[in-house]
Amino acid sequence: MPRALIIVLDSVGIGGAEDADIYGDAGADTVGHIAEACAEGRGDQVGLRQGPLNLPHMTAFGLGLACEASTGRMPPNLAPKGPLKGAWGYGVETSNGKDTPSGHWEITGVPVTFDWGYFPDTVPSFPKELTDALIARANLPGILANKHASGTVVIDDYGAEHVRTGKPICYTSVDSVLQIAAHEETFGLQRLYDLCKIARELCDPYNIGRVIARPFVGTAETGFKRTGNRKDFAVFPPADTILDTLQKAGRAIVTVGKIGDIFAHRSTGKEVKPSGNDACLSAAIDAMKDLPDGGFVFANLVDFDTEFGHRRDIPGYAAALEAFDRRVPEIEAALKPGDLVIITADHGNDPSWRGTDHTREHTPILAFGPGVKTGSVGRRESFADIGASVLAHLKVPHPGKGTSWL
Ligand SMILES: O=P(O)(O)O[C@H]1O[C@H](CO)[C@@H](O)[C@H]1O
Ligand SMILES: [Mn+2]
Ligand SMILES: [Mn+2]
Repeated sequence: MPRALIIVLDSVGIGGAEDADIYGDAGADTVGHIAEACAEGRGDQVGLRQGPLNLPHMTAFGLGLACEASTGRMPPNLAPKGPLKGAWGYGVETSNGKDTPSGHWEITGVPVTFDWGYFPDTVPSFPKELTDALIARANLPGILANKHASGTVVIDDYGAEHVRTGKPICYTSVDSVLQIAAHEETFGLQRLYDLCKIARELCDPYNIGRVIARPFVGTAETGFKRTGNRKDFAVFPPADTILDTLQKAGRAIVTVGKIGDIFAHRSTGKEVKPSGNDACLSAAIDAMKDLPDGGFVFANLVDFDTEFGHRRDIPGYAAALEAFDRRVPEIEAALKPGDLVIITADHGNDPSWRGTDHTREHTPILAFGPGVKTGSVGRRESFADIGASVLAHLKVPHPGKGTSWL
């Protein structure tokens, strides 16, 4: 029986979204702009990487062709140099929002057709009733920040005051999120998670997609640093995803990285959540080695987004792409006849773009595996076609949205 693996390279968009202007992102192109920057030497960093963007395996699956089909421009060094080894295309996001849950839910057949709630870019950003209730219910001395912010800047700015006062740092972004940063040791990790659970309840009436715990460590002297213990408290997808369908069909499911959190742990099978791209990719590869026939592994690699996209770090982002690409042969080595792997993304996060937020973009669709027919799967009018194709491959009837290319 066939098996399937989806790897979401979080935020690895390929530009060209027709509705990008609605999001202030017309022209944003994560992979294209990284490739251009690298070709011009702006991706060089001593001790990290240098030269043109070097992604030989994804290029052989058709990454450059997908970019060209999406934007009309072939990014430097991404044109295939030999015969194609995979199927390629690009996905158009139909969901309202350019955030992680919208992208992932759409991949699994549940595009977001409702409007998320957002907190305004004002100070304070959160409604007084919400923060008053949070302070009262969690017995807090108050909160800090209460504004749109970058998560690394906000702990630099408020970390010392947080440690001194015990007031958690609450911030948001253009996404439907309430994020709470607190020190793992002085505030306590479990206490932060408990606080986020209260915030989750309080955010429900505002239709907020996620409350995110952002623990950090360090001191004012050494600097503050976020840890791998981030945890997202999402709402449930509003309809059955392919995870639900597969679970009802009795198929084995393994979810890696943030996937469990993103689907609010519904039908997420065995959850594995190590920290970092490398460890998550290793976990996904290990899961494929052990996966029974008919099973599905769903992995998210978040560092592209968190460590490099939001930080507008072009060399870091390029190095992370190259590090992933180098390990593609390990994925191939874990496959059995009949396996299907799809590499895709959930939104963009162009590190050359203004601000620090996600960017509305098309996403790459690269499919490979022992029996995969090479060539184009074309422009897919919804990310949902990915989930539909996985169900078709696994021979499970698909009750939801999306059209399989198989
Ligand atoms: O700046 P940091 O804390 O990484 O926050 C980012 O992470 C959130 C979730 O992807 C986004 O909404 C953005 O605010
Ligand atoms: Mn994401
Ligand atoms: Mn993000």
